[in-house]
Amino acid sequence: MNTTKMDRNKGNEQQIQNKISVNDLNLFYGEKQALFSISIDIREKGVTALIGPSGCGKSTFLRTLNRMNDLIDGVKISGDIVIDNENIYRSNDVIKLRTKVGMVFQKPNLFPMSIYDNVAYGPRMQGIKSKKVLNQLVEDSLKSAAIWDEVKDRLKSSALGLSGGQQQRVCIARAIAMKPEVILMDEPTSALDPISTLKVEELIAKMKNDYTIVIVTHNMQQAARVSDKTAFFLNGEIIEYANTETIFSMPKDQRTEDYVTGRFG
Ligand SMILES: Nc1ncnc2c1ncn2[C@@H]1O[C@H](COP(=O)(O)OP(=O)(O)OP(=O)(O)O)[C@@H](O)[C@H]1O
Repeated sequence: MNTTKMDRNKGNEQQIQNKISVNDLNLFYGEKQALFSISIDIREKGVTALIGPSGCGKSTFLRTLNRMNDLIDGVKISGDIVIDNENIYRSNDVIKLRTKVGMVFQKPNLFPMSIYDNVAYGPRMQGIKSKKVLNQLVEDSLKSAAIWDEVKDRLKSSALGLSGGQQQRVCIARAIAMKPEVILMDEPTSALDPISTLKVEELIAKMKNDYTIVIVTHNMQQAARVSDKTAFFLNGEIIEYANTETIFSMPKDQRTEDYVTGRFG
């Protein structure tokens, strides 16, 4: 079949669509403003890294994307966050949002139950009862999280008996089992040893073909290794947002350069 240059360009544009569009987002914890007029488009499928010194608002911003800040008293938010054409702060269906936008935290936070029950927990809460369906979902999710081979013979054992790195991959499997489209990761490897970190990074590289991933990391090498785009935060603002390669090799703003070269933070 003949494809014209225009068709191909159109195809390319369609391949890198935006999944999330944030406009003029401000967030206050009581009187204290933590995010200042954040505007950013996050691409569909691929990895976007959020970097910046401690306290600059990375986690706060990440949590706005599935309305986790709603759980904190005194938080006020203005501005728009649109995911797939839906303004998430104008819809009341937070459960649907958190199904679509899953989250993996800094420390593995598995429940004190078996590996199987941890992964099946969310789907069961959604009403899935069939053992056959659950078995398949648990297996598929653990395979997608690159942990199946290590746990397939001990699915009924306590998840808390796994190593930290294994637990974090089960947390990722638990998120995947909900069939999310976006996965937020808040420093997912900061509590892990270097080998487990590498495994999780390899997993992120594999997952980015299927999911829109937004990751907060303090580790510059990790941001450079795993992400396609990087946003540099400072004092609650985005100072620079570009292709990761550009941020690390030719940043436009002096403050970005100072940060990525380790001169501050
Ligand atoms: N629940 C809260 N109540 C009040 N202030 C908060 C709360 N959570 C965060 N903050 C403040 O908001 C600002 C941004 O914090 P946030 O945790 O988003 O930064 P961060 O860049 O993720 O930091 P770190 O890299 O250390 O995790 C900080 O000044 C912090 O003290």
